[in-house]
Amino acid sequence: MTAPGPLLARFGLSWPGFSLDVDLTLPGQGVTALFGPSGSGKTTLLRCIAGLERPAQGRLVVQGQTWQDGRLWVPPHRRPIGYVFQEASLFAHLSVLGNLRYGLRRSGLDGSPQATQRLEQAIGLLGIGHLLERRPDRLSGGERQRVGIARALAVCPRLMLLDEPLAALDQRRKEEILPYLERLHRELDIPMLYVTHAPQEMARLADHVVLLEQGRVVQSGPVADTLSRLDLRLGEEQGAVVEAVVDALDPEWHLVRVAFDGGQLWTRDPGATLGQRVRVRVLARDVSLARHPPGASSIQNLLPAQVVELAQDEHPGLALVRLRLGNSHLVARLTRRAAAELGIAVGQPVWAQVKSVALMR
Ligand SMILES: Nc1ncnc2c1ncn2[C@@H]1O[C@H](COP(=O)(O)OP(=O)(O)OP(=O)(O)O)[C@@H](O)[C@H]1O
Repeated sequence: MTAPGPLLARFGLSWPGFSLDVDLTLPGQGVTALFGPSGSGKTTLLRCIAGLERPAQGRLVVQGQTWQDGRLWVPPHRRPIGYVFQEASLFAHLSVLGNLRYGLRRSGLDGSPQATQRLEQAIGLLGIGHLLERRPDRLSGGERQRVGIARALAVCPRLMLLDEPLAALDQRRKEEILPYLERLHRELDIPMLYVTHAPQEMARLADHVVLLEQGRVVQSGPVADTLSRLDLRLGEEQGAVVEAVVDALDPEWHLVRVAFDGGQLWTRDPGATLGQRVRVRVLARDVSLARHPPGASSIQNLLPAQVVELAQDEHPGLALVRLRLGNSHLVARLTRRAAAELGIAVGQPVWAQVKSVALMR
């Protein structure tokens, strides 16, 4: 199978008080997160892609099909898109299955063998087989959202647009749905554009991240490059992700070691297998720095690194330090006084002590 072509999106749109001016080439597979402050244009960009806005200037190519270019314009109902919103607006008088079928009928797909197969697949992937006869008012918020995602998938989309799909849910419900989204990412080859304000969702799901500010693209790149930027202002959630492989197990102490380009880290074993590819998230608050390797220490994860950038954090007493380890980056947060006492400066070699590591997938 050939790799799907990239998604090309160029839009110029101007409203009083806001303009969108983007020229993006995005991966044709996996999850691309759209991240940026409120009002930066994330939803507007999704709406342009869905054809719900018609910018004066635009070009949009999805998996080799041109949906907009000059005078060419594919109307929204002809674009094979699955759109998931913050809240799934389901018809109260229809059962879950009725709602799913309604979505299919609207796109003219109901009854085709391909649609039946896709519907069954969507029901299986979202784990809603036992809910099909229920009315929406008898579902939890998380279940409703899973039905909304299944409805979007059932129409055989070439592209999924998800606009903060977990924002309306509490933390427990979010945790309940994230594994399903990870599963879609793993098992389907439909590219997803995913709007979120949550660094944790980005760290878990995204392969690529677009940072938007005032309708402009600040950065578009792999998730690891983006999350280690010091100007994201993520507070306690500031941190880096690193792609790694499980290279040792210590069953006696229930630990695993992961190796990445830049070092190795020990962490709790979530049930990993040797050779498994994982993503590791290291929060800035869990990384401290030393000029010399400490002597006897209980800290196991001690890695040589180089300081590549230094910035003041949101609080004037705190500093953020971007570190390079091989081809990977970590971020450390320490007090500005500690940074001054250590004489932290760009280019300097340091020792990074990593106190805690989370395996994401
Ligand atoms: N139809 C419209 N006409 C004029 N301005 C609009 C229209 N729709 C949105 N805007 C403005 O465009 C800007 C971008 O809005 P948009 O909803 O895309 O931002 P966002 O990044 O998705 O924000 P949030 O994170 O709060 O959802 C905002 O200033 C908004 O007020």
